[in-house]
Amino acid sequence: MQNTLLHVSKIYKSYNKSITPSLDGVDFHIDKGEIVGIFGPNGAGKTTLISILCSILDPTLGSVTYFLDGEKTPRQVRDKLGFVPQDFSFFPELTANQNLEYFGSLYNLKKDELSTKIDELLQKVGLFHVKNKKVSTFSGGMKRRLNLIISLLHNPLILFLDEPTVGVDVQSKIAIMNLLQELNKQGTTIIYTSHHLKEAEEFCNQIILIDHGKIIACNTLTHLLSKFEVKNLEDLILLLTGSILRD
Ligand SMILES: Nc1ncnc2c1ncn2[C@@H]1O[C@H](COP(=O)(O)OP(=O)(O)OP(=O)(O)O)[C@@H](O)[C@H]1O
Repeated sequence: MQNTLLHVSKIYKSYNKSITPSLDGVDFHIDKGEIVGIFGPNGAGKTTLISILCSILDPTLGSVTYFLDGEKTPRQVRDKLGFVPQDFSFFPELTANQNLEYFGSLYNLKKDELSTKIDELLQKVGLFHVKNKKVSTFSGGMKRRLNLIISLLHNPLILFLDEPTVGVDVQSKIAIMNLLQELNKQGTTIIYTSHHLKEAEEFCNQIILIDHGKIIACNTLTHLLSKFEVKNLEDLILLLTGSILRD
């Protein structure tokens, strides 16, 4: 329990009084410092789960408890959480620097401190030379990298990412994954979703597999591959969720 970061207890979530719940009795815990991958077919409930963990949504039933200076709700630890959404969350008509200054101001960071942090993050993801360009002129990979660093301005202890490398070239992907590895080495717990299973195999310590709103596997990849006698994450997901399309 000492190393437990968060505990999820019997979470149910229904949107708009829908009869079929999007999350259906989800239970698990995450330890501090882990890199956790949440996987499953389209519509399985990954985004809904992440949104509840970082207090964007409330569950219909059940609870999430963070063990950070006592037992806390997601809302109480909000300033320690970072969320990188799947959809871009910046203003395209502003420059990268203006976007970062705006989002940084929401965290009440001091002006000097914020300006240093902005430059440091822009350097890390190779965007410093375009900091004064409008984001609408950026390539898809540049937009993804900006989308990521917007969530890092307040040095979150726990970082949630919803498909952080979707639609980017290999260069941007490497830049993003290297930064995430560096943050994890410095102690940031990372919880992410991705459909890039090769990338995830190398990146994650823990796997949570979800389908129809239920957890169907939760352990290390090594343990799950051995238990289900499959050779990789893709085969594991196919074995446990089947090959029927989810449209
Ligand atoms: N705002 C919403 N209103 C109503 N239903 C929703 C809403 N958001 C999600 N759902 C439904 O909840 C279920 C889970 O959706 P969710 O987006 O969490 O899945 P996901 O695993 O993240 O899917 P994907 O891989 O396509 O991003 C789906 O049936 C979806 O249609």
